[in-house]
Amino acid sequence: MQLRNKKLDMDTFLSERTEVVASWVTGKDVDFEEGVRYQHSLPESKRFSSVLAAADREGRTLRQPRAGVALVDEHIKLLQFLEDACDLLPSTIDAYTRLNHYEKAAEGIARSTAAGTSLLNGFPAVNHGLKECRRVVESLTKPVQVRHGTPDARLLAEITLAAGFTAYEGGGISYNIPYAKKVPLERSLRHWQYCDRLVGFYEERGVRINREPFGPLSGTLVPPFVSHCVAIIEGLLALEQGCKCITLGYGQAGNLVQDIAAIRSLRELANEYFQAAGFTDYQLSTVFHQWMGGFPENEAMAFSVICSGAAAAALAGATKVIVKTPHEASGVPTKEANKQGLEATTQTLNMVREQIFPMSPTLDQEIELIKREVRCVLAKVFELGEGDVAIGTVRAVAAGVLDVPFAPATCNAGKLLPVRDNVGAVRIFDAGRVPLPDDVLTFHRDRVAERAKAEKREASSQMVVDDIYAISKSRLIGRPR
Ligand SMILES: CC[C@H]1O[C@@H](n2cnc3c(N)ncnc32)[C@H](O)[C@@H]1O
Repeated sequence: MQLRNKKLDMDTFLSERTEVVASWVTGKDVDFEEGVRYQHSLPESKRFSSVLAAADREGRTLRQPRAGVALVDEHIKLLQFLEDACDLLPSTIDAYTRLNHYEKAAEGIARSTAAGTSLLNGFPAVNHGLKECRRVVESLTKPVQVRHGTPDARLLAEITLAAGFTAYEGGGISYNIPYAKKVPLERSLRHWQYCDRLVGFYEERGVRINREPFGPLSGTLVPPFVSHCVAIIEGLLALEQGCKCITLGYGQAGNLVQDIAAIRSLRELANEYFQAAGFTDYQLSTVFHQWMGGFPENEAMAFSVICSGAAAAALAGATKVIVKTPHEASGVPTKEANKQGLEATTQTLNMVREQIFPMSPTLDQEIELIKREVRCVLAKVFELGEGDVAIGTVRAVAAGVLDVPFAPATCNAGKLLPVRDNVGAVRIFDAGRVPLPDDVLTFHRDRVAERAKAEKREASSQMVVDDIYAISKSRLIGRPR
């Protein structure tokens, strides 16, 4: 079927659903009507959309960790251990499930059971199936979201939404380009239309499921306009399929003014594009991801990175902050380390929440720059798609118009090269084939030249490499030693 940004009709969806639920043995337990009834039975306190709406009304920044382990009882214990220290809960899905390798996930469950500890890097929800996923939801007092990185997340959605998870992360671009190597973009976009249509069917039955495109993308020096374009496109695609509760995200870059400008411009741009596309009755929120790049091994320094992200999230007015842990440099955190990341974040949020970050010409300039960049790129996306943003996205990625730095996907041009300027803001070192106006490119070039002058070296790819490692080496800007 040719990809188009058009709401899937019932027949198309249902004929595809037969194949989806048959793709693993646990799919047969999913009954949509029963899932709707169960979702309706949940208290508002366990519904992501309600908790997000209240936070936005009150101007609060909610705390959410990532967390997932192989076995259901351990996963429940982990989330119960974390839930008093956060506002929203995850279930981070393991890498095998993300690749639809359910046989390997089954082996991982067996090995974990034998070893008495998790040997998977997340929760294999598809293998555990509806009843066990529901047992997770029943064992908790806070709303639970599925967090993963799955280009084909259809069966995962069927099972977890029927089980009572009330939020679903990802999208056809954001869970392909940064996560997969050879998955055709057209295919993942189409698979995510299915996921969004399923959320739309729940919505039509009065069950509001939150949809959160994966904001940070490669998590490595991604310029705000790049991740904003992807977030807005995935928001538009989700709205088209009937989703109403959208959270758009952005990964901390490190320069405070730029990060605050990023979150504020994201909300304004999303409203601009959603309303221009004719959508008005949606619920929009934002999520700020604490630094997604390399972390210091030193745990005290890791806490500093975590708290810098918490401060930026609160000052930016993000609805939610995704919290890192002091074990980030080593791998899957212990539950204690995960909780410490949350507690450090709480302390910073509590100290910052009553403070207002003042508007300034610099902040205003950053907001306007991001808006101009997003509008230029999205105009090209719509032009390439002859008005269809799904088709336009496929063509724009192929043309290098949409280009995510340091992403593994072979369909991604990878020509855009970012680098920090002399105050640590992420700028463009090489625009590749991204169509930005000359004055914007000059602005970036001048900012990078300021740094080159200060460091008495030419702007180069070495600067980029230095920036990639800088924060893990306890700096923001990768200055020469
Ligand atoms: C998006 C990638 C990030 O998700 C986090 N992550 C992935 N799997 C888990 C996990 N199983 N538990 C806690 N955090 C996790 C980790 O911080 C990683 O950098």
